[in-house]
Amino acid sequence: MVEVTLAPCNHSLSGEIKVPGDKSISHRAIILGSLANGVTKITNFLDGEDCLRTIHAFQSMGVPITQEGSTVTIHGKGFSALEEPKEPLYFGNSGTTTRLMLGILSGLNLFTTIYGDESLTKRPMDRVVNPLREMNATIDGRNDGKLLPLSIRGKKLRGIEYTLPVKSAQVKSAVLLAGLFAEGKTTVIEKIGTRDHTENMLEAFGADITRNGLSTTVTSNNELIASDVQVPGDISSAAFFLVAGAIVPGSEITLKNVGLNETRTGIIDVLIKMGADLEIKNKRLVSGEWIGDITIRHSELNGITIDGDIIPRLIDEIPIIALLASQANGETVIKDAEELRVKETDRIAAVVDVLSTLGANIQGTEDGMIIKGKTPLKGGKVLAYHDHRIAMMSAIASLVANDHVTIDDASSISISYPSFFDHLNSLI
Ligand SMILES: O=C(O)C1=C[C@@H](OP(=O)(O)O)[C@@H](O)[C@H](O)C1
Ligand SMILES: C=C(OP(=O)(O)O)C(=O)O
Repeated sequence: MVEVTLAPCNHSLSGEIKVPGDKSISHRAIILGSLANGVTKITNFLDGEDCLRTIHAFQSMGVPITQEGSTVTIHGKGFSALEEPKEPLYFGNSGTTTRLMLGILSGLNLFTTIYGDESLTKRPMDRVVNPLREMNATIDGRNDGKLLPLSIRGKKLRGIEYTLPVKSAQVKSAVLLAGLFAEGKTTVIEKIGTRDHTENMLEAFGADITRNGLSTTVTSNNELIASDVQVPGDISSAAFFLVAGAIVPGSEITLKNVGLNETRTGIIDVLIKMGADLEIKNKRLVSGEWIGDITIRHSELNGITIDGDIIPRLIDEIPIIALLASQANGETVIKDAEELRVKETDRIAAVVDVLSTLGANIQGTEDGMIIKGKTPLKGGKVLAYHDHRIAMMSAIASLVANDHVTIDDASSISISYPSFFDHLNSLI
């Protein structure tokens, strides 16, 4: 437990920040680099706890992976060289590691057991286990495989056509990755587009993949070819400082090299629609992903409705968007975000708890929340529910509170943004 107390900030924020590497892309670079033949060098890798779980999983299967700061080198020998891990694999707090690894472990000729921390142990795994079983996977576990711990006896899979019943890039990715080891074609059809980093990276590593709108097909091939990956800055991390810049009077903040993949930029669309003063410069394509520099300045903001297709494009940013909405004039309604109930914690309940403790006018609904602004925030002690995004949202809220904000435990921040407080202090 690391209790943190933040004093009110009575002045503007200014400066430039290079946010750490994207969590989703860092996981996928380790996964594909470990399955590929040859040397993969990953730069700007996110040195956060979740991504280290993915590294450890492949090291336990005999893949030589070395890390020097944010540079990771993988000496891949192809997936047939992966060894059976001697011990159960621990995935900590990481839903992405768990679900993507389930897809891979199902198709390899290995026996594995996987488990996680208290939060991960409550999160639904049947959303991945069900389609993998349709592909012939042998997975067993608590509650008939709905919950961790799970055991997987990998074997030859068969391709399926699967329409995603949930808006989840993790489920899509698990099925596509399993498709690398399946006979025939594996097709995933989405009703609403979710982040497509797996698809982009499979293309870069030479997989046999075709995309047609919301339908993606993978055909098994025997070899992925190592490919260097330069990881963009994480827009989900940048979001905390984009909101800080938008709500703290007089501020101007520039975030450098931020990932701008369209499946992730819902936060930018929301900021612009609410009236934020935001500028994107130097937009360029790096390792198959768009990146650029974003400058945000404080401005008057207005409430909006956020629902439908945009939700997967900003799903992890909803806690910080709720804070943003509390500082906007009028009503903001967030709908269709029921997925928040099954993240690291129930993020609808957690956001409502933290922001109402600090004096915001916020009400939870089954699939979202309604926030009425603009409300001056007060100090207080908040619970971060061991959830990194709730802890960082609480810290940013302290910037517009009129008294000290104490966060019961901020240790979870190292899951996705270990340098968060250094970056925050550099702007004050
Ligand atoms: O694929 C990924 O890397 C992720 C997908 C999202 O989860 P879901 O697929 O469960 O929506 C997101 O919330 C998570 O932080 C990372
Ligand atoms: C939901 C998240 O991650 P994961 O599902 O990988 O635990 C997140 O980072 O907000």
